Amino acid sequence: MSCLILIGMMGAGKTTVGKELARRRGVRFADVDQEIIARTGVSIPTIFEIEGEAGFRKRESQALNDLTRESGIVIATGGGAVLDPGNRELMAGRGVVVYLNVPPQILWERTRTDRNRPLLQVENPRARIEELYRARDPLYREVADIVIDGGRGNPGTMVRQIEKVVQNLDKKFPCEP
Ligand SMILES: Nc1ncnc2c1ncn2[C@@H]1O[C@H](COP(=O)(O)OP(=O)(O)OP(=O)(O)O)[C@@H](O)[C@H]1O
Ligand SMILES: O=C(O)C1=C[C@@H](O)[C@@H](O)[C@H](O)C1
Ligand SMILES: [Mg+2]
Repeated sequence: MSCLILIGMMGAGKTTVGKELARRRGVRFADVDQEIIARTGVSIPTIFEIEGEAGFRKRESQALNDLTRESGIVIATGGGAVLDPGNRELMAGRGVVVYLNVPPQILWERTRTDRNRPLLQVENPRARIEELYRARDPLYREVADIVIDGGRGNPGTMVRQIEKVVQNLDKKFPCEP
């Protein structure tokens, strides 16, 4: 069974949709951000504070590399996982990659009260989201097998949509190195 990898911006719904998708498929769900928190014992803002973004990205690549070895698993990645070309190659080679595409306005509404995303702790987080979206949307598309409109409909609708497309996909990678 191939592994399913969800990608997209902060607030796109990767964790929410991923959990439900795994539950329905009867497989394990893993969240790369949570895996990093479990491994380090500290929060993501704390990792950014101590090791900077570069330190966080190294941990992210390591966790992604480990988790994508597990067959069948559903993985929610962090919003910036696609920035590293090595991560992109790894994801495309090991799983079916689903991009939850959500417009910046909706991302802003979903994330505005959450202080747990260090990259948005700036004077104008809304403009920052626009900027990140513009830079990352092409990278998400480059690596995705499926693009889902994650801005309209509830998570359940998205899960059903993803399941349908995945079933019809010819491309089924074994989730192995
Ligand atoms: N389809 C949806 N419709 C409405 N709200 C949603 C939907 N999907 C997720 N949300 C809400 O948006 C917020 C962000 O969702 P979630 O944490 O799943 O995003 P994420 O992609 O995992 O973000 P991050 O990259 O920061 O971990 C949550 O409050 C969640 O309840
Ligand atoms: O979009 C990003 O670069 C990030 C998203 C979050 O999931 C975390 O991985 C972290 O806050 C960085
Ligand atoms: Mg998440």
